[in-house]
Amino acid sequence: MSALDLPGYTHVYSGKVRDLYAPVGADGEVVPDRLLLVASNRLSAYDWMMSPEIPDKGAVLTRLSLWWFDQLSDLVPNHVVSTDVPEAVGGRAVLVRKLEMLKVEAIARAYLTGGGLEEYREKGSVSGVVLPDGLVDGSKLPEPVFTPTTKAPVGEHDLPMSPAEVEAELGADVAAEVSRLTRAILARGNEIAAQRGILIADTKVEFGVSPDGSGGLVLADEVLTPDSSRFWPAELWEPGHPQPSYDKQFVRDWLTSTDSGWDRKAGGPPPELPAHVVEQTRAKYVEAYERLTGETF
Ligand SMILES: N#Cc1c(N)ncnc1-c1cnn(CCN2CCOCC2)c1
Repeated sequence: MSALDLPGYTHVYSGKVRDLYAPVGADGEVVPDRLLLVASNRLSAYDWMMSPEIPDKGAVLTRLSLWWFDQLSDLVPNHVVSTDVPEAVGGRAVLVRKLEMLKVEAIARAYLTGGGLEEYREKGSVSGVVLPDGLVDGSKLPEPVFTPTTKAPVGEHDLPMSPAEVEAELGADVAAEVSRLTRAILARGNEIAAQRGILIADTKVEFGVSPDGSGGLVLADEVLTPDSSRFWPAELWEPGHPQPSYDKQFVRDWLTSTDSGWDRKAGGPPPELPAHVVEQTRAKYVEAYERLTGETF
């Protein structure tokens, strides 16, 4: 993707779906303690970037993340400074405090699927936590489990971290607090989401600390969005097979149907998404936002 030309900002980083910019002062110097976090309309599925983009996806997920930051403000402080952002990214960008980010992807799982299910089938445990026998794809876990990974360089895969590795990276006290907070965030998210017909199977959050060492952990990045979490429609939850995705199922179903003509195993890129799939996917993001927040997008 090509970075935006945002007057007063310089491009710092682009991930799959979000981009980072740093504010530049009148003297032309980068402002040291702020960043602009921009959510794109890009959609990733099956490890491929889809085309075309999904209109309003960035704005919907930005507003959802801001809403969750508020819902979680009694649990943990966050990095949000302002939504007074350049018009070109209005509604889909947030000015944030620049933090020293922890080098751990803080993942918690409330339901068993994906990589956690694979590890459970191999070891009967996940991230060192022994689980009950007989769990299947989609099983609800007795309580959320912390399953941290490394933050791999772009193009490489994040790797599971043992509790000892997390402690070596963060220290025992910070490691324990990251685990506690990550599980508490997911538990709170599911307390709220389940009442509104959405199950959050797992989530990835990121924490940072103030560069001057003051204060404790600060919740950063995005929080409890369909990009950072698996969202499942509660009414379709049925343990024993892969659950439908709340937001990406239309894309997955079309890509794996004969209509797309795509052979995922062949290794080539997926075709352009048809308009109806784009529109249905946009509608699911808006629906998730409106159901969770009670607000109209
Ligand atoms: N949110 C936030 C935030 C913050 N509040 N303070 C500092 N950094 C970040 C941040 C946001 N994304 N990433 C991961 C991308 N990194 C970009 C640089 O290069 C390495 C990867 C870091």
